[in-house]
Amino acid sequence: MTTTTLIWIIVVVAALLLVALVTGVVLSRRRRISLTEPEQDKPAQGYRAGGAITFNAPAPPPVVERPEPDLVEKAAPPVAEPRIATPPVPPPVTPPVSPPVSPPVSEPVVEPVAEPVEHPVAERTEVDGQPGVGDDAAVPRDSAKRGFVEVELPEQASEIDEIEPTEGRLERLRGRLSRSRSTFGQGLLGLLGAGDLDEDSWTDVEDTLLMADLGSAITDEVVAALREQIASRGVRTSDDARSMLRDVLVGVLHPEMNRAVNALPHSGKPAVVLVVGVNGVGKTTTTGKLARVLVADGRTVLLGAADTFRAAAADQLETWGSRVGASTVRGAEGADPASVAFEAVKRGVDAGVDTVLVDTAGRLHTKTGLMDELGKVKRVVEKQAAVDEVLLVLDATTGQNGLTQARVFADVVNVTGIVLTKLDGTAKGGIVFQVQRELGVPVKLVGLGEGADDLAPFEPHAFVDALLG
Ligand SMILES: Nc1nc2c(ncn2[C@@H]2O[C@H](COP(=O)(O)OP(=O)(O)OP(=O)(O)O)[C@@H](O)[C@H]2O)c(=O)[nH]1
Repeated sequence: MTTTTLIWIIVVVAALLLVALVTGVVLSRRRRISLTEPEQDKPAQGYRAGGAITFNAPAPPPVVERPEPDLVEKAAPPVAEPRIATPPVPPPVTPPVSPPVSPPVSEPVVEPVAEPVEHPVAERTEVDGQPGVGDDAAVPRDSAKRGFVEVELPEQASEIDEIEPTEGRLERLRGRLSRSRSTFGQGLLGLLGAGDLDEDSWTDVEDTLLMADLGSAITDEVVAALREQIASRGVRTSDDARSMLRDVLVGVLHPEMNRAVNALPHSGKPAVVLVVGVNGVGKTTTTGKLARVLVADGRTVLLGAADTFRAAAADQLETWGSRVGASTVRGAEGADPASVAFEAVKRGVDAGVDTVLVDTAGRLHTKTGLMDELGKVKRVVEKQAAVDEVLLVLDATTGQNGLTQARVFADVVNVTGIVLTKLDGTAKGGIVFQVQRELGVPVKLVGLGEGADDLAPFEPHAFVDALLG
């Protein structure tokens, strides 16, 4: 080999090494996105929504079997129906439904559900009024058919509450999301704004989303969308990254879904809303809060206390009702929940009220018999009027367990909306994303506290803004 050949070989090898080095640097740069701090941070954003819960009356008069609502297709802006928007609304002082409720109901009202069931006390497995392990469907609780009792309602005039204006309610409640905000706001934005985003940073972003209870599928989706957008749009500042994160999270929440609560009368009959969920999630509280919102809008409301497991639950509901001047129909403790619901709707129809809200018993979703009973409540009510809304109440603090409940309830009744309660008490506000994905049904309302007016409409943009802080 001549010296010239050797020199050429060295030159070629050196050139190849140089090309490889340059390529490596370029690739590495592409994977790392440098984020620089903006000159000054934007002021923290919170719930900036209009803040009103919208109500809706279903368009066609549904007969007994209602079509499956395709919520995504109903993406158009909610049908324009009165919003609860007018500030300080004096609660209606007129006794809303007392005249129709007052006729004595001594006659049995349970014909539609009254197949007699043998259920001697000795065969009952429960001993304390609560279902016990293993007593599923074998011994239905609703065997004993008792009549309805007339309940003396307290003097209304002195009991009627001032109801907080619903307008701007979200704004007032935004601080309640502080625990979730610290996960999202400090965690996620801290990561995105920290500088270079390498593979380790993306892993941290994933972990943060998982910790906030977004679940793995949605986390993957969010991270993939963020990576793609950041790469393609050449984002360089943490402010840009933040706005992309906002857009991606809002997109995953499907802001186009119709979140109006179907609680307005139609076809000459009241709207019927069933409130379902397992024990202790906040059904009664939510029913009471919703009644207040409706009453504040000048609607007449009748409450059905179909939670006959616990006498205290009916008392609790009645108290909520009496505070806003809404009457309550209740049965004796242990009465058939379906017959109480039937009676409530019947009286609501007779009285011409706008809305009948039926609070059902806490269903242990693993109890087949109890779930069957819930299906029966709905079927029986539908002999009187269409059920317009089935609100499934889920406790946000229970995380994945809430998802399991959601699946089981969706099998038994056609859930049309989700109420996520206790979002004020959890750092895992991300459960909203999963629950909605799981059921394909919109989260319509959120509970942000124990106060009477701590119920807010769920609005994706405002919610994400509040989470990001
Ligand atoms: N912090 C907080 N507490 C809530 C919220 N909603 C309900 N609660 C509380 O949760 C507890 C249970 O609420 P209930 O309305 O009795 O629940 P339930 O589902 O009707 O319970 P059962 O009648 O046993 O089936 C009560 O102490 C409520 O005040 C909320 O949004 N935030």
